[in-house]
Amino acid sequence: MWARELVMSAPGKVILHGEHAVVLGKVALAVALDLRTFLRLRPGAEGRLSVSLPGVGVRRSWDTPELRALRGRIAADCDESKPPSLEQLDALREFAGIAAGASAPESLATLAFLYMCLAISAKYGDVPSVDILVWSELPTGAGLGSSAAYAVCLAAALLMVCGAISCPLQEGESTARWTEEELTLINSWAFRGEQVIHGNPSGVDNAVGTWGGALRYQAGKITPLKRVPTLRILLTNTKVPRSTKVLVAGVKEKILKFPAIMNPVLDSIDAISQECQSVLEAMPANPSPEHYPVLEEFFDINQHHLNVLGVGHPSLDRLCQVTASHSLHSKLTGAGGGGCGITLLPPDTSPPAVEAAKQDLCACGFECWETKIGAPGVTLHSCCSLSARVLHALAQS
Ligand SMILES: Nc1ncnc2c1ncn2[C@@H]1O[C@H](COP(=O)(O)OP(=O)(O)O)[C@@H](O)[C@H]1O
Ligand SMILES: C[C@@](O)(CCOP(=O)(O)O)CC(=O)O
Ligand SMILES: [Mg+2]
Repeated sequence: MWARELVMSAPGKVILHGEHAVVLGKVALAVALDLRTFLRLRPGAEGRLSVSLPGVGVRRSWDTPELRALRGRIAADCDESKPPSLEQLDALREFAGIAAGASAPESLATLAFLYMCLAISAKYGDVPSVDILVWSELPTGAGLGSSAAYAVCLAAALLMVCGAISCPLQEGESTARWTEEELTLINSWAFRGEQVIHGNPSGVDNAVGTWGGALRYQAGKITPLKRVPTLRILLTNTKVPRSTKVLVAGVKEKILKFPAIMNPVLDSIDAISQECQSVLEAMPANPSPEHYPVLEEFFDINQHHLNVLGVGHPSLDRLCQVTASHSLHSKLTGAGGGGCGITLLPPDTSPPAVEAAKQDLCACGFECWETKIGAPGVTLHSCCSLSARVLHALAQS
C-alpha cells in the first residue's frame, strides 16, 4: 500500500514553430514554459481510488474491486506500445457515465485518468488505493500543452505507485528527477494519455513536459537543442476556447481534400523549423537586436501558413495586428483556433513599448504576460519546496 504524500509537476510548453505539421511527421521546435501542472498523491482509504481535478470540475471516487473488475474486461493486453482501442474507450465511457462523442474537458480528463490508471496497473501492479489531486497554473485548452502536462503528471504518479519507476526523492531533498530510462517510460505512457484526449497527437507536448528545456521533435525523435539564447517572449491568451482534437482533425481533412496545395505548406513549415533551429543555435547566449529580424520574419510567414491550414481565428488576427502596430511580431502557438499567441520581444524593445502593447492587448479582452522559457521537465517535490500559492491550491481536498 502506498504510504507517502508526494507532489510532482510537469511544465506546459510553447511551440515556436511546427504545430500541426509535426502531427504529419515534420519538425517542431518547442520549449518548456514556467507554468506547471501539479499532482498531489496521498495514501487513500483502503479499497478506494479518488481523483480530484478542480480545473475541470471533476471529483470522483471508485471502489478498487470495481475498477479491478473493469480492468479485467478491458486491459488484458495493455502496453505503452499500443494505442487505446475504441472498444476500451467505449467500455470506460459506459463505466464513467460519459456519453459517446462527449468532448467536454471533464469527460476527456476522466477518461484519460481511467485509461491510464487501469492500463498502467494492469501491466505493473494492482489498482492503487490513493487520492490524486491535479491543479494547474496553465490555462486549459489554450495551446500551452495543459493536456500533456496533465498526462505526464498522471503517468509519473501511477507508474511510481505501481512500482514501475522509483521514487527518487530522498529525505531532506527538495526536488528530484527520474533516470533517462524512467523518463522514457513516463513519456510513453503520457503519450497514450494524450491519445485519449487528442485523438492523434504528435507526441511533442508530452516530450517537452517530460524532458523540459528546448527541443526539436520529429516523428518521435527528441533532440535537445544545442544552445538556446535567452528569448523574451510575450504570451497572450485570447481566451477564445478551442479543442486541439477538433483542430487537428480539421487539418487532416483539409490535407486529404487538397493534398497538392497543402503538402507544400507543410514542407515550408518544416523548413521554417529547421532554419529557425540553425539561427537559434548560432545565436550568442545574450543576442543583440540584429539577430532578431530573421526570427521575426519566420513568425510572420508561419502565421500565414497556419491560417492557410485553417487554424487561425479573428482573435489571433487581432493579436497580430495589435502587436504589429507596436512593431512586434506574433504567431499563434499550439493548435490555434483561438487560445494563445506568442510575440517576440527583441532586447531593444523598451519597457514602455512592451507596456503599451500589453495595454492594447488587454483592451481587446486578452490576458498577457511575459514568460521565461526552458523550464525543467517532470519533477518530484518535497512539500516544503513548494510556494505558498501552490501549497494553498493543493490543500483543497
Ligand atoms: N488541470 C487539468 N486537470 C484535468 N484535465 C486537464 C487539465 N488540464 C488539461 N486537462 C485536459 O486537457 C484538455 C485540454 O487539452 P487540449 O485541447 O489539448 O488543450 P491544451 O493542451 O492546449 O491546453 C482538457 O479538455 C482536459 O481534458
Ligand atoms: C497542434 C499540435 O501540434 C499541438 C497542440 O498543442 P495544444 O494541445 O494546443 O497545446 C498537435 C500535436 O502536436 O499533437
Ligand atoms: Mg493539448
